[in-house]
Amino acid sequence: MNRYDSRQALMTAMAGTVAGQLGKALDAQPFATLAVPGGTTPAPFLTALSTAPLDWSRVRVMLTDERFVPESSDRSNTRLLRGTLLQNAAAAATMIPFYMPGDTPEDVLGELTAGIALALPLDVCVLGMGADMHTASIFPGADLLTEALAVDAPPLLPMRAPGAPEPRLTLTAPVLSAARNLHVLIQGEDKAEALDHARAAASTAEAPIRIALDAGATVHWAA
Ligand SMILES: O=C1O[C@H](COP(=O)(O)O)[C@@H](O)[C@H](O)[C@H]1O
Repeated sequence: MNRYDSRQALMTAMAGTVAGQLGKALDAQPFATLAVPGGTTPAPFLTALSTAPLDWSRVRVMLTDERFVPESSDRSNTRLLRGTLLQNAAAAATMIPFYMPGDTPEDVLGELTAGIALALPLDVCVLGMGADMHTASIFPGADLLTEALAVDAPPLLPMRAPGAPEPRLTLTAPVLSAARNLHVLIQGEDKAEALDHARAAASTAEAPIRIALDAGATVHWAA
């Protein structure tokens, strides 16, 4: 685990690491795809990354997961992304939609999946983790947990879980594991403890963050 002296140092270093990996991808190929988490942790990292001197017009940005709420909701990860990463130099990036209006996630699953599938594989993926060891929106006890962990899972699945107040849409294990550069961005003692629990967990179903750990992700943490 990479430990940083402060949360600010963590966020600044993460932005530099991700920008460097995107730059390398852009040197080798016409487009690069970045996936980033939502939630309460990544805003300073995303804001710092927005000023990186990259050819952002060749970068596709998507979320790792989204709550099924409109962008007007302060629980919208899409809203977070627009207010942090998709400004400054990074305003030129292409955002791959993770939300469309509908009565249920199933109503828009096909259309969203088509857009996401075109942008895969992920060149750089940054994951968050909840204190319950969920990552993206793959929660312990979720209704489609087994399906999301399957090696032949579709790229995107709807997800409902006891710990999640609204339905979700999430990238699945095979997409996350196949990322060319995979990171976990966490802060706080509770997350360090959760990570220790995950490492000792009997199964990925019990601790979905094991998707990333077992795929060799680099964990970045500050107290
Ligand atoms: O609900 C979510 O939770 C996780 C962790 O979020 P945090 O607030 O504890 O940082 C996040 O990675 C995920 O993208 C988000 O939808």
